[in-house]
Amino acid sequence: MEGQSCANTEIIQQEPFGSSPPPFLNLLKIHRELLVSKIRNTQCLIDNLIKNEYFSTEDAEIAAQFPTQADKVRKILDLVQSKGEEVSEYFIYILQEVFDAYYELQPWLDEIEFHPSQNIQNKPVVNTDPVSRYRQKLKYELARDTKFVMSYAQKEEMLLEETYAASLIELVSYTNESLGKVSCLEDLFDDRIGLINEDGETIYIFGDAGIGKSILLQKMQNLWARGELDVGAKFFFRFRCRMFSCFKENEAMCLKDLLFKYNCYPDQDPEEVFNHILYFPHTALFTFDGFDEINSDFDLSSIPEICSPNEPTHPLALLVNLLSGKVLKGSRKVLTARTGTEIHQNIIRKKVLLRGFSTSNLKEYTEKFFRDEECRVLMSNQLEANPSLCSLCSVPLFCWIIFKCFELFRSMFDSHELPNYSVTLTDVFLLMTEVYLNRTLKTNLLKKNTRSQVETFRSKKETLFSLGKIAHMGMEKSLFIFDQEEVTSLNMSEQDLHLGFLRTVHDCGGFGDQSSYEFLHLTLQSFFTALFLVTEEKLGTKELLKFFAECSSTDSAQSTCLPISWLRKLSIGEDPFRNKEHFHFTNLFLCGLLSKDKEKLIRHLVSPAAIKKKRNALITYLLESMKFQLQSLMRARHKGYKQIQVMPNFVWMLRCIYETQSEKLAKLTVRGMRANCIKLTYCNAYSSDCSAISFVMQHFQKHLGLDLDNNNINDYGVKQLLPCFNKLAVIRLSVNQITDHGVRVLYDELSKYKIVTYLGLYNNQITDVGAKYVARLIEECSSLTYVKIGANKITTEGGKCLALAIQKSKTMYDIGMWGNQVGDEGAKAFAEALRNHPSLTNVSLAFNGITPEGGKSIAEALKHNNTVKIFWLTKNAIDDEAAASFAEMLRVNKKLAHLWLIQNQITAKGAKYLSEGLQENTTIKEICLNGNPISQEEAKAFADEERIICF
Ligand SMILES: Nc1ncnc2c1ncn2[C@@H]1O[C@H](COP(=O)(O)OP(=O)(O)OP(=O)(O)O)[C@@H](O)[C@H]1O
Repeated sequence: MEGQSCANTEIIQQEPFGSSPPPFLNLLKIHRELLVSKIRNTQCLIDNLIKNEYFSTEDAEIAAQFPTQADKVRKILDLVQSKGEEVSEYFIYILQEVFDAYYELQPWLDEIEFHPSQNIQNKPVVNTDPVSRYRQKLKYELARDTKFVMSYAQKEEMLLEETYAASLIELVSYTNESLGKVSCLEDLFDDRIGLINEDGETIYIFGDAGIGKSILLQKMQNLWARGELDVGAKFFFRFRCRMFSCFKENEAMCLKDLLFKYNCYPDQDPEEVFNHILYFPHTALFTFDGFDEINSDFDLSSIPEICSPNEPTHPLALLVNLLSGKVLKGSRKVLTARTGTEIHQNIIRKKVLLRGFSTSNLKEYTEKFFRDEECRVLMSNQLEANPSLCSLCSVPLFCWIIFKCFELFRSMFDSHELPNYSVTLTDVFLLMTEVYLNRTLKTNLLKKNTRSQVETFRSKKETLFSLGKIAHMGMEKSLFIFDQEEVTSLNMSEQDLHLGFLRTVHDCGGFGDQSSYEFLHLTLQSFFTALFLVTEEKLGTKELLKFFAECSSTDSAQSTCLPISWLRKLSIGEDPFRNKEHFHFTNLFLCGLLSKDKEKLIRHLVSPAAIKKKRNALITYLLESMKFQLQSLMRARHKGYKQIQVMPNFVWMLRCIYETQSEKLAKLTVRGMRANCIKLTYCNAYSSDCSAISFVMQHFQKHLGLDLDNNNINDYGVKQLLPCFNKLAVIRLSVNQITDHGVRVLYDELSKYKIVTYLGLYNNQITDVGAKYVARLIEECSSLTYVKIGANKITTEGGKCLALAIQKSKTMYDIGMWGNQVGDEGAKAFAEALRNHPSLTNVSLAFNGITPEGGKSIAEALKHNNTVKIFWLTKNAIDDEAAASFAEMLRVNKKLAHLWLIQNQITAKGAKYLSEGLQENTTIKEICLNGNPISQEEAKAFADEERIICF
């Protein structure tokens, strides 16, 4: 029979097309063998042929008699052809419509340019193919299961699509040298990029804890399920590696059970589906998440080199054989593990390193996370202001924790009337620790975790202590990498080592082949050191406060920080590169953990008596230290204020006080200051430091001056100062990245209390919008007499508002506008303000794009002013004509003492006008013309007038 069919084909192929045998029937004849080899499912064909009454049940029975699939196909083809053209056309139509089952024939359908007639298109086609039905089921279930990201605390679910942000993914060599970036997930399967071993079948994705390995796999699964991962995978099986540790040593299963029981089960004919997978292994894609999580006593070397997919064996053996390609060779596997997990080179096809969020990824993630713009801006400012938080946020998990903390604390803040609710860094790290511990605590997978923070910490007390111990040991020696011996000597259990707080380090040299470890982040080591200091029951005061001594001893400028000599370690300071930041952080966390607020948690880790003793020692130390620091500060008297200039180290002290959340300490610090103007200029204060600053400063009883010029506090910092605005009479915030948002806060607050006299906002990011708020403040607050708002982005519009406000004010004394762009129109508005002003004394409109036109109006207005003593018009475009107007003004004005016209366009002619004008003026002390186009020679002409300064 078989020979006959082939012969027929040959005969037909020799027939010229022109003799026009019916086209569809002929196509089946011509391509008979192709169809025989590619049609895997006959049932679906038969089902549809019967349904449309093209086949009788007898026809179906005849076809079913044949033992092999190929023979069945041949018989069906014979029957179809015998029934004529329409049935042949419908037969091809089934192949086209049931795409999933006959996907291998799609290129053929394209090639023959098959277009069914309308008649055939009206006939129904039902997909009864078990393989494609299974594929649909897999897709449906995977789409459903990957829709949400389960957060680690598992108290909420987030939509993957709304949460996932791109991160840095890099293809690397065996030795981790970069082979290029991954721009889309298809790149992972594209052999043209990053292939390091053609024989390997596993794509190995690695990265630190929380870097996003699991979520990347989830994204991959989700894309596939939605038909958006174009890598030719027909089946997607996903596994979590930790599951393989759950099997007993004598358990065995075959590959089919592993696939179908731990993913979804085929509703029809599992055998056929499995055979299909065996036959086309390259259509199967596997993901195995967390190879590092496999924990088994199972001896892998005892695994027999099985190759039969039907033979039952231990599931772990199946996994190993799958990964190495001994089972289901040709299938694609993606395996993830934490950095440092050993994977045999032979099995790796590509190595992929996850590096977390770049700055722009972080921005994208921030936008996704915070829908509320105000919240987003606040978080972004906070990040910008706190490098420690920012660096933590490159690890998506930390980022999520911090954002979550921020969201949580902000929602609490909003629900309270009191604006002084604060988040400390200790809060953030405690929450981070809680999240980590919760993740590793064995909980029922189906049960949501509702464990409280106290319960979590209590149940992992020993672990926390071990981690604290190793952190402390390292911190004492400034050691941040621990070798195996050190770890062993501290009785660190394997389990504790792999919790995620520590990570394995490679290529650090010196430790030979053995693993060495480091904390995920140095700040985390500082945190655990502090936790050790707090939880070690028998720790003495000297030990407790040791790192304060470390901080103070080499800091020559701040060596006064530590008054207690027995704490001082004289040997320190030999290493000039020694970084103190981690000691500072340790102290900071020590203050936080010993705060009263944290006692309800900490008393589950150490006795209340020990906490009390330690807290007393710490508070005593902080007080002593503060007193000592305050004694040695520079003091001055300035405009009725008793001023102290603090050093950057003082900011650390304020941060520590803030972490303690001790009102008592804050009050005592204020008392010890014996000053009412605190100068914190150039202290490297960030916005988050403003929380600490206001925590202390709000305890001032009387009006206060606060000079924060030249720091980095931005709008967020301004907001953090809320608790002390009712005390602030002098506020200097120049050079601090403040925008209109910050100015709005200043307006809202300062206009409430109306005590502000001095507002310094020089060199920020203020536009006309902010200028309008300042103008309103000038109008509403008669106390405000000094406004320094130069070097911002204020144009004519803002300038006019400010000028109008000044015009209305009866108290304004000093307005500094250097370096804005108010132009002539703005200058004219200021000129109006000057006329008959009762108090304005100092005015700067320097560097404001003022031409002769604006200059002339100012000169004219000064004729009618009897208050202005100093006028800066430096760096404008004042020429001789305007100079002539100023000369006229000099004949009338009897108050102006200093006129600055440096760097304008005044020539000798203009200078001459001015010198003539001066002849009738005895009050003016100087007219500065430096930087104008006047030569030495020309200057001689008015050398007799000493008040004209040209050089
Ligand atoms: N690309 C990302 N976009 C948004 N969030 C992310 C991203 N990557 C990670 N996250 C957040 O970080 C959390 C931890 O990520 P994930 O579980 O994927 O890390 P992991 O590398 O598998 O960690 P581990 O090694 O600890 O298992 C996620 O639950 C999610 O909140």
